[in-house]
Amino acid sequence: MDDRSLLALAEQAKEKAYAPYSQFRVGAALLTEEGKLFTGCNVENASYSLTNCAERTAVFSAVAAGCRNFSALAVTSDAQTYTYPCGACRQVLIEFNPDMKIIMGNINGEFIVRTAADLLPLYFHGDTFGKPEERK
Ligand SMILES: O=c1ccn([C@H]2C[C@H](O)[C@@H](CO)O2)c(=O)[nH]1
Ligand SMILES: [Zn+2]
Repeated sequence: MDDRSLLALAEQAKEKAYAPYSQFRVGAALLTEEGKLFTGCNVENASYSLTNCAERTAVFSAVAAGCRNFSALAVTSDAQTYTYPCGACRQVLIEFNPDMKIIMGNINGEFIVRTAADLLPLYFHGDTFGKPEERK
């Protein structure tokens, strides 16, 4: 699947956004190495901090379906500028594949592409703390 097609799925997913507080809709589409597709939208809450971003909605949906090998994620929003994943989403994405492509679109359908590692250098990962029994 090419970048433009994945971004089109993210644009469709954006239509499902539940964003009554910010009125800022975000959509994401995630492609796995096996060719499976998962989408997500932002889901806000009256208790604002409980909001889940579109990117994490897509990732959690994939993981819940048993898929963890991600090759690309497209994200777009109502913004004129490119939609850059927040820090929390970058951390969640990089856990699964630092080399995955992140396609970031704007409301005009333009986009730029980077890797997860480009977006989050020097990231925290499991090897940093290792196994509890080896830490004594
Ligand atoms: O990468 C991002 C950044 C923000 N949001 C959502 C969270 C909130 O609902 C709204 C405004 O921050 O946008 C996302 O879904 N993804
Ligand atoms: Zn986020």
